[in-house]
Amino acid sequence: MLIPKVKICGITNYDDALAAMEMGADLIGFNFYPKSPRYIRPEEATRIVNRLPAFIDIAGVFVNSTLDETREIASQCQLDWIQLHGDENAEFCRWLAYDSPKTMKAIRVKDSSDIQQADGFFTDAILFDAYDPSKYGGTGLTFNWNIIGHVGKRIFLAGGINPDNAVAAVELGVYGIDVCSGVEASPGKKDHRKMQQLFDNIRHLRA
Ligand SMILES: O=C(O)c1ccccc1NCC(=O)[C@H](O)[C@H](O)COP(=O)(O)O
Repeated sequence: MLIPKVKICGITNYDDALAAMEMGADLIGFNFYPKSPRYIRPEEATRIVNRLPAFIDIAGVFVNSTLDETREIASQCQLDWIQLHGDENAEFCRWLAYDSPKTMKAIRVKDSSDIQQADGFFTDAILFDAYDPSKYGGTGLTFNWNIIGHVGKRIFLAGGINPDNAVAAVELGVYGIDVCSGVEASPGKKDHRKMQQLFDNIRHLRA
């Protein structure tokens, strides 16, 4: 089994970023969607990135931003990954993939027909998240992971992953897991004990 990557999303401050990295995160995510309770200004994200050792990938979460805005923030914040978490279509993703860092398209899953959508996106990875009619992400909701089946792409699994269900998530054999509210004290502030617990619980599967 491939060693699964762990992405800790919704980082808003340096302490949480450093803790996530030291505990074993492969990626941290900054949220550039202004309506998110985890929104961070690009200038602040840049300050955090510049203080971090360069051993971690940085992802930026975008919801229906323009191409220009997405590219500008990606460059300013030295993003390794652009995570498109809104209603971006395949063409938009292709334009970005052409001259940008790695791209990841989020698909919010209601049923197995949503899983099949993954084929239509030419991105470096697909992120499957839970569907909520009123929110784009960070909901803490899970979906039925059994419907994922085989997808011939790198898959990040997201949606309600926490220290208790992280082992089951990793055992699905996905490329990575993406965790946000399940390791928070409050929106935008990580609970370091929960985060450590999550990494401890899956350590044997990443050795
Ligand atoms: O976290 C948010 O507030 C958010 C808002 C709008 C779009 C995306 C958002 N988060 C993106 C993520 O990558 C989250 O990690 C993912 O949705 C899983 O969240 P959770 O269920 O809380 O673990």
